Amino acid sequence: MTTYPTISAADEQLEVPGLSALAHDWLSAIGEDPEREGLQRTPHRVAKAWSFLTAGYHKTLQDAAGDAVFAAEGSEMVLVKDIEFYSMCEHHMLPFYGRAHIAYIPDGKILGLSKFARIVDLYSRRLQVQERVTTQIADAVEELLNPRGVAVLMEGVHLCMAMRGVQKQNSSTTTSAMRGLFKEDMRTRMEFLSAVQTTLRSR
Ligand SMILES: Nc1nc2c(ncn2[C@@H]2O[C@H](COP(=O)(O)OP(=O)(O)OP(=O)(O)O)[C@@H](O)[C@H]2O)c(=O)[nH]1
Ligand SMILES: [Zn+2]
Repeated sequence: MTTYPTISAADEQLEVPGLSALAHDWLSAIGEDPEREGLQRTPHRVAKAWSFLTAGYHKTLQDAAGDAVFAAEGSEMVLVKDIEFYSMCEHHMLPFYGRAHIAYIPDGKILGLSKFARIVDLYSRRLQVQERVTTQIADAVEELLNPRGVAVLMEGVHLCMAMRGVQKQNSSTTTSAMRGLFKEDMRTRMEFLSAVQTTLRSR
């Protein structure tokens, strides 16, 4: 299968092999006529859409970070807030989506800012639970930068809880991973949480 180094619209030019036939059967199973005009190309669209939604399986952390790890002085917190994410829950294969906030305290190395968004996409574009995406992002930042601390906070809305099941439209889920100084030092953790809260309140 062709792979693209970063997740982009190009991932939708591919089809997940075999998925279009399955989507055709799926349409029949729910009582639809896969041959009716509006649905004729749907199996191919589904196969392409899922190529994009699961593109993270075919990328590595190195693909996401590229060569954007730089040497730098300074040991103040760097915070990239409000990175939107879209993922698919592994229990129902329905979307969950929201925002990720990532902070770290450098120890000689910094990362190009856009790469945090690429790391979020790398782990979101898979079947996931929110807790695991959060941990994987924190692990990735640790692996790339070996910083003095990493904090990741994610807020997500799960459609499997909104459009089916318990049908709670207004609930959201917050998950976090705190490492190094963010785990050990209360002031550092509070600095991160209050910076993130400021954004939440202003929404
Ligand atoms: N911890 C966690 N749970 C999730 C996530 N996404 C979905 N779930 C939950 O996974 C659980 C699956 O529970 P099951 O009882 O096996 O499935 P179900 O009968 O469809 O459950 P209901 O959603 O309660 O109808 C549900 O409680 C979902 O809310 C996630 O990212 N993290
Ligand atoms: Zn679910």
